[in-house]
Amino acid sequence: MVHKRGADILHDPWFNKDTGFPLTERDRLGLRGLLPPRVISFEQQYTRFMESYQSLEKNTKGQPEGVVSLAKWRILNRLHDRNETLYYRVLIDNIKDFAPIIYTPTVGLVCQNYSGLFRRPRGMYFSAKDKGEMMSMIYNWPAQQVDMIVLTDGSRILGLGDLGVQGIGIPIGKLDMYVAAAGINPQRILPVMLDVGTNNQKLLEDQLYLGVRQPRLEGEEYLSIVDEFMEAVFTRWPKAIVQFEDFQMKWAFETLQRYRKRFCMFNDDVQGTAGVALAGLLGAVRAQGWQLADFVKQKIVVVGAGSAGLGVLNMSVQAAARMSGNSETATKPFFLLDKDGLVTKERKHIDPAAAPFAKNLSDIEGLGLREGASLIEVVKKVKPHVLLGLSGVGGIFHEEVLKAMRESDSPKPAIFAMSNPTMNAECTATDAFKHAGENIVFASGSPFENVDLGNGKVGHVNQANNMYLFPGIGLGTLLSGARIITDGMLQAASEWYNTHNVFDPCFSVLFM
Ligand SMILES: NC(=O)c1ccc[n+]([C@@H]2O[C@H](COP(=O)([O-])OP(=O)(O)OC[C@H]3O[C@@H](n4cnc5c(N)ncnc54)[C@H](O)[C@@H]3O)[C@@H](O)[C@H]2O)c1
Ligand SMILES: O=C(O)C[C@H](O)C(=O)O
Ligand SMILES: [Mg+2]
Repeated sequence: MVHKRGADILHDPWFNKDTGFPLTERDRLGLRGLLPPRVISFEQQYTRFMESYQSLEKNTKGQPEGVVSLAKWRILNRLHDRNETLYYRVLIDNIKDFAPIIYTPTVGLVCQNYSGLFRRPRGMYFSAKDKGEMMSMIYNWPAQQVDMIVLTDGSRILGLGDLGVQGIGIPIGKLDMYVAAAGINPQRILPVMLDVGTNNQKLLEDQLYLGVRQPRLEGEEYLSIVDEFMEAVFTRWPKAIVQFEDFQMKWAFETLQRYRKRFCMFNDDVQGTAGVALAGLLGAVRAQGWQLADFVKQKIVVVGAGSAGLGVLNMSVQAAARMSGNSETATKPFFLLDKDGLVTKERKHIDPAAAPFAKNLSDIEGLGLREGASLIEVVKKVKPHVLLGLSGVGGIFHEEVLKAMRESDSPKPAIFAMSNPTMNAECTATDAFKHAGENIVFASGSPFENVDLGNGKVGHVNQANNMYLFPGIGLGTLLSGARIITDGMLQAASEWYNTHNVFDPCFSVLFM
């Protein structure tokens, strides 16, 4: 039921059909005279949009990649702001081409340039200045029902760091994937920015910055803002699901523990990433010609001990414990590195979340390894079956590291460069195949083209991005009416992916 009339409808992207309103509707809704007389069918509108998109592609050929991607994002964003029905139709039909524009990697560039790109607000903004007001503010949202919320505080946007209020692009992109991949009703999604300040000096000094210009709230002050937001959301929409996204590690873990048994929520970077990575790890076991149970025999080096890396380790160790029936030895195959190198029990001031994965010196001395050993030392000595990067550091899998993977104990070593966006990937697909050899199983967080290996051979690139999991988690939770989201649900999703061939090159098409 549309309660609006006339120009209000034309300015509402939920209901606007532009020139597509038939004459009967134009009369009923008070639109007669507000549109050119000719009625254009939905199919014609669709063709017109795609033609303008294609001519933009033609006209920007040869220009720098960032310029072209932003131009594509702008044309899609304008349609999103004008006519959501048409926007989601073109998005769904062209998801392979448009996902890298409305989602990773272009969304990262959009967040970095948000002040300049801003035309219309999308979603809701709760700031440090709204304390005590959130319960009434939540009723300002025009939709009666909201099913899916993606929430960020902008403190760790992809591998780009603290982008403050500009991080709103991430919830918007994630929710577009919910609509396109899981069929969630676009009128029931809500992107949210929790603006508690920023520690990004450049933004604080930027006159055009649109967020609260103060350092980030910390401690109890911070938590009281998130608490108030969660109470407000679940008071108005008790059946909603809240996805936490791109929170810096300390708050990612703390909020997950704080809310996971009280509210229907999950942290995508910790849990969604873990589900996708585990599916990939299990897929790699099979790609190497082994049985699934051989997963526990693999040596896996994880580079990055943040919310994502530790999430992956937690879920992988749980899976290994289940498969081997032995939780004592389940951490043995995993080697964890952070910015200070190999993490061992000798580490001073170890993060409690990383502590379970710290190596005993007695277990690694035989390999000639020590506390803080470098990545190249670890790869050379461990000869891992899998090298998995979630460090946010572009190029850290450099030539020497990749060449060392040729000596892996596996004839088909797996290299997962999962950091985003493209510039932050641990290596490119081309470098991986060039230096580590043609037999590798390669996956990356941001999309890369398949690699031409010559002689008609192709190095296949798989995408290991949590976008393959979170839409299904949200939809499954919604349909089942689950009250909370458990690790078991994430594990089941990841095992489903494994049995449905994550490493099939057509996988992404099949999924969509
Ligand atoms: N592909 C996906 O689906 C996916 C999902 C989540 C996160 N990510 C990406 O993973 C990256 C990390 O995310 P996060 O939330 O864990 O961040 P984080 O800031 O919590 O953790 C980063 C970790 O990397 C470590 N690190 C930094 N420099 C290093 C170096 N030189 N060598 C080894 N380790 C180093 C840090 O010590 C820290 O432990 C980001 O780029 C993010 O975009 C990808
Ligand atoms: O946003 C993405 O593309 C994946 C992931 O959530 C990330 O933070 O990098
Ligand atoms: Mg994320």
